[in-house]
Amino acid sequence: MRATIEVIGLRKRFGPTLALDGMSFTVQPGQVTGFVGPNGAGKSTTMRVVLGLDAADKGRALVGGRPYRSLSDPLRHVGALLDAAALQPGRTARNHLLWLAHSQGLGAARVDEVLELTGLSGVARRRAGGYSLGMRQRLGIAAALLGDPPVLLLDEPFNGLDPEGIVWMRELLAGLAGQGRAVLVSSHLMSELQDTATQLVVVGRGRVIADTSVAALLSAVSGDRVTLRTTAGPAAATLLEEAGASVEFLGQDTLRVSGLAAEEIVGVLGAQAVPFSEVAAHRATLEEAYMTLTRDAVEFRAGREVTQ
Ligand SMILES: Nc1ncnc2c1ncn2[C@@H]1O[C@H](COP(=O)(O)OP(=O)(O)OP(=O)(O)O)[C@@H](O)[C@H]1O
Repeated sequence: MRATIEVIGLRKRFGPTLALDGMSFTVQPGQVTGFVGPNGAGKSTTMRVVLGLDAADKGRALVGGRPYRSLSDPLRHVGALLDAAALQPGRTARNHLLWLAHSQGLGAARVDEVLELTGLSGVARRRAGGYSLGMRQRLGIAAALLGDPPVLLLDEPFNGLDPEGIVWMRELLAGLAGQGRAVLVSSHLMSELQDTATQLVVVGRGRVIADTSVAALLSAVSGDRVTLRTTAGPAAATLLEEAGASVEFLGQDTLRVSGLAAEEIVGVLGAQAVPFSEVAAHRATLEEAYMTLTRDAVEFRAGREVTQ
C-alpha cells in the first residue's frame, strides 16, 4: 500500500456552516505534515471524512489510494487519534487496547509493544478513567499504532502534554516518519510543530491557504533582513547603500540591512576596514511564518468580499 493521504476537493456543510470549501492536499510518506489553522478551520472535519466518520457533500478522500471504508483491516492501514478523552473510564489501558486488537485480529504481544513504545507499561493495569489528559494522549497514540499502519492521522496530539511530553511526542512523530510513514498532525499552535513537521498544510475557512515545505516557508518569510551592529553606523550605511542595500537605523549602533546577504555585508565592510561587532541574518520562527500567511489570507478575503 502507498503511504499517502489524498484529500481531493472536499466540501461539507453543517446547516448554515460551510466547514469544508474545496479542501485539497496530499500527505506524502516519510514526512510529518503539520495540518494547521485557526479554530473552526475544518481540520477535524477533514480528518473525520478521511476516516469515513463523516460523509463529504462533494470530493473524495483516499488512504493509500483507497477510500477508508473499502479497507478490510483498517487499523493495519491507518492509525488515528481523534478524541483522546473518548475512553471507557472503567477499563484499564491494557484492556482497552486488547479489545481493539482482538477486533482486528492482533495479539496481546502487540498490545504490550505499543504500551512500551508510548511509555505506558507501568500504568497499563490502571483504570483509564484516572488518567491525566497527557496519559490519555499516549493511550490514543498506542491505539493508533496497534496495527503498525503506514499512515497516521493525529488530531491535536500535543493537547494536554507537559513540556517533557511535548518533546517525547515530537521525537516519536519524527521517528515514525523516519520509518517511511505518512504522518498528518493537526494543531492550532504552530510552535508545537517547530522542529517536528517538515511539510505544512495551512488551512482557513475550509480550504488550503498554503501547502509548502517548512524550509521554503521559513526562508520566504525570513526575507533577506540582516541586523548589523557597528560603532561606525553612518560610514557603514553609506558603503552598504552604494553596494545596493537599503539601510534603516534601529538604534545608534544597530542597523537593519536588506538587499544584501550577511556574507556580502561582511565583505563590503571588511574591504573598507569598517568595524562591526555582529552581523545576524533574521530567521523567522514558524509562528511568525504562520501569522504572515494567515494575515495575508484574511486581507485577501476581505478584499475579495469588498469587490464582490
Ligand atoms: N457536527 C457538527 N455540527 C455542526 N457544525 C459542525 C460540526 N462539526 C464541525 N462543525 C463546524 O464546522 C467548522 C469546522 O470545524 P472543525 O472542527 O473541523 O474545525 P477545526 O479546524 O478542527 O477546529 P479546532 O481547531 O477548533 O478543532 C466549525 O465552524 C464547526 O463549528
